[in-house]
Amino acid sequence: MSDTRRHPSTENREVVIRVRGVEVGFGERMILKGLDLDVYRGEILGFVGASGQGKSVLTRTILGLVPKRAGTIEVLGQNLDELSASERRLLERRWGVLFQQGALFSALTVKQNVQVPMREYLNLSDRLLDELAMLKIEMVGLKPDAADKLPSELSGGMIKRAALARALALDPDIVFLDEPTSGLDPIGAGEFDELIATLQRTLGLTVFMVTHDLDSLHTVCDRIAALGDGKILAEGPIEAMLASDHPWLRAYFHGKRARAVMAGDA
Ligand SMILES: Nc1ncnc2c1ncn2[C@@H]1O[C@H](COP(=O)(O)OP(=O)(O)OP(=O)(O)O)[C@@H](O)[C@H]1O
Repeated sequence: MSDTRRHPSTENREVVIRVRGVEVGFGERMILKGLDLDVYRGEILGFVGASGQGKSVLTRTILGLVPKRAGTIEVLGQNLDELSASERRLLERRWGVLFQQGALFSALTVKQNVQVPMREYLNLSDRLLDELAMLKIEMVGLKPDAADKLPSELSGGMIKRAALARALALDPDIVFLDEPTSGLDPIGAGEFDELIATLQRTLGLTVFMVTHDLDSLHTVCDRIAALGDGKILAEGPIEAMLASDHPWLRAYFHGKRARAVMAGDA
């Protein structure tokens, strides 16, 4: 298992996502209870937590898809509550999202899927749109002939790559990945992790990645934040997670599956 992590100090680094005191609930049930989190420019942050704790809810709240009851969220220095509709649109161009199931449009080819955000936000000729889409398709390691295929003709790994190409369509500063390796076999998941690490390095992306994949946490994440009881239980590099004596973190990072990953035979 190759290790692509670096552990740059977070001191003096630009915070690109700043979450403060965020509360989100549905009816009587509070999911996020005053959550604080910083994501630094150029890092791959792995966001973990038991199922149902609210990882997707936080991601969707940052993206403005779920309303919050309290708190502030700043992305690239802009408070999301203070943006006009046009400022908001400009900001949305600077992030890309890969939702859990890939979420490609089933009636569109890979190339057309990649062009959806381009058509929404850019005013370019069809020829340029084709060139740009082919570039993104190549960037994620798909062969050119994948461009004219429908999602139903692709393997799970290819769908993830196509969805990643679409997330990269507008050359974003930040990419949000919701469980990008779920459903992939370990080799496919490892290759996808390598791809994310390579793209992060070459494009200087900031990556916010919700994941249950211990391999990803060990190999590509610079820092990890763990969610529990509506707040961040702990954050730091994998070493800090391994050293934590919080019961959930111990069970997660030192359980049977975790030991198999550390032994390299998972
Ligand atoms: N729109 C909604 N209305 C009501 N409840 C919701 C809504 N969205 C999420 N929830 C609830 O919020 C809780 C957190 O959900 P979320 O999907 O964020 O968990 P998660 O940590 O991402 O879990 P998993 O790891 O299983 O994907 C769940 O109990 C879910 O049922």
